[in-house]
Amino acid sequence: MRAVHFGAGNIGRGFIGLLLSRSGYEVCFVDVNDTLVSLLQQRGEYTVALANEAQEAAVVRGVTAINGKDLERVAEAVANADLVTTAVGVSILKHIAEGIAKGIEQRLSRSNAPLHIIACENAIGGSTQLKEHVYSHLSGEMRSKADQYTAFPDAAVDRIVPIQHHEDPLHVTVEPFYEWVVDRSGMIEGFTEIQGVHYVDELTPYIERKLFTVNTGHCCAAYLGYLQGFQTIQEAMADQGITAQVRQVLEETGELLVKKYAFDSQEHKNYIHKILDRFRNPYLTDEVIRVGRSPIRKLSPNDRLVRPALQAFELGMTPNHLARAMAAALLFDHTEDPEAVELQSTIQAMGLGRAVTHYTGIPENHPVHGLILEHVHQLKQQVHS
Ligand SMILES: NC(=O)C1=CN([C@@H]2O[C@H](COP(=O)(O)OP(=O)(O)OC[C@H]3O[C@@H](n4cnc5c(N)ncnc54)[C@H](O)[C@@H]3O)[C@@H](O)[C@H]2O)C=CC1
Ligand SMILES: O=P(O)(O)OC[C@H]1O[C@](O)(CO)[C@@H](O)[C@@H]1O
Repeated sequence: MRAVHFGAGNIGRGFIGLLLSRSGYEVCFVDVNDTLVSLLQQRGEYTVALANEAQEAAVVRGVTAINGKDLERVAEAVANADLVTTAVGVSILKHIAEGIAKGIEQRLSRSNAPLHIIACENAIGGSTQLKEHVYSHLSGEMRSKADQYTAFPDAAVDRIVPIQHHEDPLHVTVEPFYEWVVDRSGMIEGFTEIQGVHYVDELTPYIERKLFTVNTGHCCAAYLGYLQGFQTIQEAMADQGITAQVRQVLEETGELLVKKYAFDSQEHKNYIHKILDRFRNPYLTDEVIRVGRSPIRKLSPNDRLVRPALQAFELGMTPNHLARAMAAALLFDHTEDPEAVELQSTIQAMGLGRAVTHYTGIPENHPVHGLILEHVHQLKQQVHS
């Protein structure tokens, strides 16, 4: 079986490529990083180590790579694949769409074999978003045919893989835990299941539980940690004040999730507990600037902060701790993060209130908007005191 995976980065090599290879796929990575591409081509394998006491390592064999700029080769690989996956970042999906569309055209001109395309990004409806980008490159006739023979099931992926600092650029250290959930209802019959993937009929509870817990809690630790001058999540989580605030934000999203999905409250508490332990994993060094990266995306209406805050508000709750986390995100001014730079210059140009509405979609007269502003002022005072 052949899989084409877009993005040979941390999640691509350390999670998706590893699981696909274990399931018997020959994995062809597509990336625009020349070093990664040529090393994968030369060696045909790489190593993955687990961040635990034993540091167990696995060799992922039978892999190759294509440069993403070579559209013809990308299209050919997609045309001959049994599965396409991505882990490039949700904002990059539009850039890989043309190669996938060309591959679908080639494939459909000679075969009706089904193709599943799964975006493994931190986003709600990642594969659905990719489908829209891909379809924008297809004719009406091709779209109808693609509707029959290609599927874009949405997915939720969870495994913490920090930025890597090894002598070998292909080696990757990952946390032992992983969860990959795929929406079975969006799939075509006859698909060979990937080992280690959990297939579900209704993805929304899984993706919201993961996004509103792992990702909300993690970015809260990152933004508060950044404000207090910590370099890593591990340092931030050693601070009792920050851990308490991360726990409070997760109690808030937990109350929402338990209400919305009737989750068992004790089970959800255990889930939160486990996630706080994962953040503290002493065998990982995860930088606050990675976990806080792209604050505009993280402050957008459908992401890990605004979406749970507005849903909680609709259910009669006051999302005070989520508002504080958003305030901390608004103060993330890391100069090497292009979105942080844009965010800060927009706040300067528009003023804080209008910038909050601009990025979060929360109107100025909404009570949550007022809460965010209050927390920005409080956090600024704390930082300067
Ligand atoms: N690192 C983590 O712990 C987790 C990350 N994710 C998600 O996985 C996705 C990837 O994240 P990471 O692996 O951390 O990022 P990364 O930066 O390590 O990997 C992204 C890769 O995509 C490549 N890329 C960029 N533009 C491309 C293009 N046009 N064509 C082909 N490849 C391209 C980059 O060169 C890079 O190798 C993101 O959506 C992230 O939110 C999800 C769960 C965990
Ligand atoms: O990859 P993003 O969306 O920028 O956010 C980083 C998040 O992704 C993860 O890497 C994995 O879910 C978390 O560590 C973190 O919450």
